[in-house]
Amino acid sequence: MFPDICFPVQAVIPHKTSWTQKWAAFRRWIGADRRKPPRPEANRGSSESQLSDSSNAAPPAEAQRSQEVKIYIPYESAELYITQIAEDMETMKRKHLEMVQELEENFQVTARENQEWTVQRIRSHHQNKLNTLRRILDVYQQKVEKKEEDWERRVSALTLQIERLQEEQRAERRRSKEEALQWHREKSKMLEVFSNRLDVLHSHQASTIQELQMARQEVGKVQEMLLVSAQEQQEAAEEEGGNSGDKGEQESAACHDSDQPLEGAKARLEELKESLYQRERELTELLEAERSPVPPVPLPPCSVLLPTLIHQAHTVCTAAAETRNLLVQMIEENRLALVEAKDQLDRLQVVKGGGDNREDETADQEGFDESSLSSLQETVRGFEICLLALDFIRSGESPHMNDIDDVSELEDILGRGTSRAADGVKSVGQQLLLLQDQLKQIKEEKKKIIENYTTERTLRKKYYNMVEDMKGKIRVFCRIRPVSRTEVAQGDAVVLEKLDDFSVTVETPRGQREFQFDKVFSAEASQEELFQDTHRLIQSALDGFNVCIFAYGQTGSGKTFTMVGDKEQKNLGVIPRSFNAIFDFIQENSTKFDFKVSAYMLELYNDRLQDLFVSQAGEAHVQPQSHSQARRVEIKRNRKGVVFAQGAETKEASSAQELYALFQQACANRHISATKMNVESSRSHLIVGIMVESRNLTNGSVSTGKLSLVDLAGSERAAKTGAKDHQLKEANSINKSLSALGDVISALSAELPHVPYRNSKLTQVMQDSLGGNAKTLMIVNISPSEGNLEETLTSLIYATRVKAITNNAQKNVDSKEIAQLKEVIVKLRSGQTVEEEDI
Ligand SMILES: Nc1ncnc2c1ncn2[C@@H]1O[C@H](COP(=O)(O)OP(=O)(O)OP(=O)(O)O)[C@@H](O)[C@H]1O
Repeated sequence: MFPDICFPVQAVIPHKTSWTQKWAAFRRWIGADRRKPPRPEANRGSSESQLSDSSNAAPPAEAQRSQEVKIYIPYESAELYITQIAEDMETMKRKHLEMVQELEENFQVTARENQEWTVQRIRSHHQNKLNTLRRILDVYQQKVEKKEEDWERRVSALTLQIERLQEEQRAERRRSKEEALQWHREKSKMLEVFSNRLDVLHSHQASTIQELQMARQEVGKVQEMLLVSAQEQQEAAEEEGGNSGDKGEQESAACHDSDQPLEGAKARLEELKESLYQRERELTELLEAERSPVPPVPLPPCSVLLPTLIHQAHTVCTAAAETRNLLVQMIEENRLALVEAKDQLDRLQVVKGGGDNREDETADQEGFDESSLSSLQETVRGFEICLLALDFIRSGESPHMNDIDDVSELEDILGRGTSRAADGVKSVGQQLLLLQDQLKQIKEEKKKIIENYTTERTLRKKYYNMVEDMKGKIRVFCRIRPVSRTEVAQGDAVVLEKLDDFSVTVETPRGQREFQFDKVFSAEASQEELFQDTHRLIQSALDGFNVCIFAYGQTGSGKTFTMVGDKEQKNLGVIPRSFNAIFDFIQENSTKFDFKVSAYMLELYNDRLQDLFVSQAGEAHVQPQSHSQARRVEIKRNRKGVVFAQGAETKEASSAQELYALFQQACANRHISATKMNVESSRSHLIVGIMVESRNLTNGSVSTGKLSLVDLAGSERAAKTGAKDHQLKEANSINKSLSALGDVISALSAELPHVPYRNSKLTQVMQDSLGGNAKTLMIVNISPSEGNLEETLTSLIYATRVKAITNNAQKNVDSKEIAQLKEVIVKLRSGQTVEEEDI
């Protein structure tokens, strides 16, 4: 009726067992089968095969077959079985589901454990790396500490040296000041005395020359008279050769008496002539010495020469006074002799007049004749002339000479006298030559001393600047602009002078003021010269330092000329020259480093930062872009304190030309307009930021340097510039920002605890350059003319304050690992995946 269902079962079901037993066996089998651990073979097959497989585990095939039983189950039983089986299957299913769930949970737990384990591994990997880095850092730290110690030692040695040098300098200054003062006093005293003496000498000289001329004439005349008288005497002697001896003796005695004063006068005249000649020569030499240039700089050695000269002048003056006395004495003696001679002559004439009657008698008695009378008359005349000449000599007047013969004779006599006077003059000349030699030597010595002093002073300033530089002081260059055409037209005086490479002096109404800087450039200094001293800083930026070069000064003082250059691009300024220098350096080091250069260019206009790569609205030559469209540029600082412009477009450049093209594009967007002070006045502060990233190809380290080039707008006075309306607003904004910059400079130089950087965007931009971690160079531009004196002084005072600010420049270098990790961070931030090998 019902087909029997045949179940191939295992031998575990005993033969001829009851249904309940069979069922129980079946159920046992099912339970046992399920609970039994699966054999390796069991993995492959189904439950059926498991059954057959289980039979494999039974005794050999023959025995097995004998044990196999065919069980025929009636339908009801089968149904029952099936129901039971279905239930069992359900149970199995439930159990399987539980198992699956259990497995899933296990899987999840394991996955979680796995994940944790992986994280742990990564963490430990990073920890290891971090430890390695720390160790490296420690090593670096130690090295840095050692270096720092070394530097500190050097700095302290240098500081000591500087202090010593400064002390020496101060002592030297004090000494030279005292010497200069003393010398000045001495000089003015001596000059006064000297000029008085010279005045006296001049007047003496004039009178002496006149006296000399007269003396020459008189001497001539006297000489003539003497000659005539000698001839007459000789003739008389010849004629009266036969006269008695007594009479002859008497006459010769009379003649001798009358000759005596003449000879005395002659001798005195000779003396006078000689002394006059001497005086004349001395005076001429003195005047020549006076005309020769006297060393202008008051130097102590000159004080030796001047007293000598004065002593000489004294000697000459004394000689002149003595001569004058001699002259007076001579005049007196001459007058006496003249009076005597006149008396004698009167007596002779009386005798002659009264003796006409008793001619022979008287003649015999008095020993008198016509010839002796005339000779006496000649003598008297000679004395009179001599007296007249001496009077002329004394009074300094010039006699009127109308007798040519007299003159020639006088010259004859003077010629003879000159040879005698020459010896005296010679000694004075020799002395003067000696003095001139000494003067020359002293001048050379003085020149050497000045040269040595200048060299030493320059070196001292140079070393001082080097030490200041090592200390991190901000470098300040001062550049004097040439006098402009307007200033020339106004007739403005020049009030600035470059003293040496490091000093500049300003003439103020309250006296001269001296300012010292790291370098002073005169109006003649070229752009090339200025850049040569700036070049080293550009190199620092490429080495990974934060560098800032900025120009400061009143409007029209030459900031844009210095930073950008002239309009014709014939004199390129610091900015374009820096571009060339950067790429030249890159080219030179391309085998050792891999460089990346990028730049942003901003202007701070009316207290608003504007990206110059983004065109401004309303300008014809560019694509207009509204302010809402333009991205907001904000000044931020990174963890190292380096300032960067967030929101500003940064463009990469691969050559100097490309960078310059970008710069020109930016400059075209800059605000510039004409004012009374400058036809092309910058109405904004220009900020050019150049980032240079260099990867060392040997060790993989990466350094990032930033070069900030800033052309500030100039401070201006509305009255001077004639600013109105929007220009006035611009000027106010410029002055406000510069005043904030001034406050920052003052606070930093006075080392105040609070520095008001946040008062202006300009000071925020310059925060890392002033008192920050940058190597900074300030170029203070000044006008040389008197009309700008006030502004020039203000600029110089600020620049001096800036010199006192200390920065702490640090190199931005990351080791290879840190650079890699930074790259990973950048990638993660931008949502990129990070590979294992990236770490
Ligand atoms: N060293 C120099 N040699 C020759 N010309 C100079 C020099 N310095 C400045 N000038 C000239 O002086 C004028 C004013 O200079 P510049 O425009 O650079 O001044 P500024 O300080 O930038 O002024 P502002 O602040 O108003 O922009 C220009 O015509 C410039 O060519």
